[in-house]
Amino acid sequence: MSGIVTSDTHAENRQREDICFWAGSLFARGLTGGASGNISARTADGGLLVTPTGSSFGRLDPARLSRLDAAGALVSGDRPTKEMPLHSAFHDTRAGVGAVVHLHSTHAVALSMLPVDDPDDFLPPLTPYALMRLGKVRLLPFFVPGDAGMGEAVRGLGGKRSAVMLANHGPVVASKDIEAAVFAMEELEETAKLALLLRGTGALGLDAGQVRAVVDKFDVEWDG
Ligand SMILES: O=C(O)[C@@H](O)C(=O)COP(=O)(O)O
Ligand SMILES: [Zn+2]
Repeated sequence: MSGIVTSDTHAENRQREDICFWAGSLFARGLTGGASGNISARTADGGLLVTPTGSSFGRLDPARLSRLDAAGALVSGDRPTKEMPLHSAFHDTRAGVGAVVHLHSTHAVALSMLPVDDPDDFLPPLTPYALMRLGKVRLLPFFVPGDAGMGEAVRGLGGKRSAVMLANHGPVVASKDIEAAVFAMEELEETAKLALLLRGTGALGLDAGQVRAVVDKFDVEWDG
């Protein structure tokens, strides 16, 4: 059946373009540098499109993205990111996940190195939009990059969190598609930046009542 262009082919080509567009945008804005970061997106047939290991977000080629089948086997493109266990854990355990983004964004990484009151709620509640996009963000311990333990830690969350922070490494966000995951990631980084800017100033974040009002109104995953 080669040569037949289906709507799935169009959708996949669009996903390839989206991954490269958003990766380039993140790179251009300094949200991840060098060959850091990785992205995966679920395809219509249950497979994945993934950024190749060692590739730079600034120079991705849509045709060279790693294409995995539904069983996780590489069917075309370059070798996928070494963080496949991390990405697969989100895709496998969380309902409605269409894309996962991992970056080395500066402020989030800096915040992960400071003491935190509650590792299950790593980001302080400062603005409503961060709550709406992210819910609670779980701080995970340090793992050596590529360690399958990261995937196991995410699986241990039972699909209850859309975002985690890898200590001394970088944030990871899952959402329904690549654009939504990038928007949530931008909120995570901006909130970490605010937290660092405001540290020690006595600035007021959202109080418990304000957090509850946002959580209830926008159906944020918060309790449990
Ligand atoms: O920090 C790392 O080494 C990885 O988590 C990463 O960001 C880039 O690894 P690849 O996706 O395998 O290039
Ligand atoms: Zn990384």
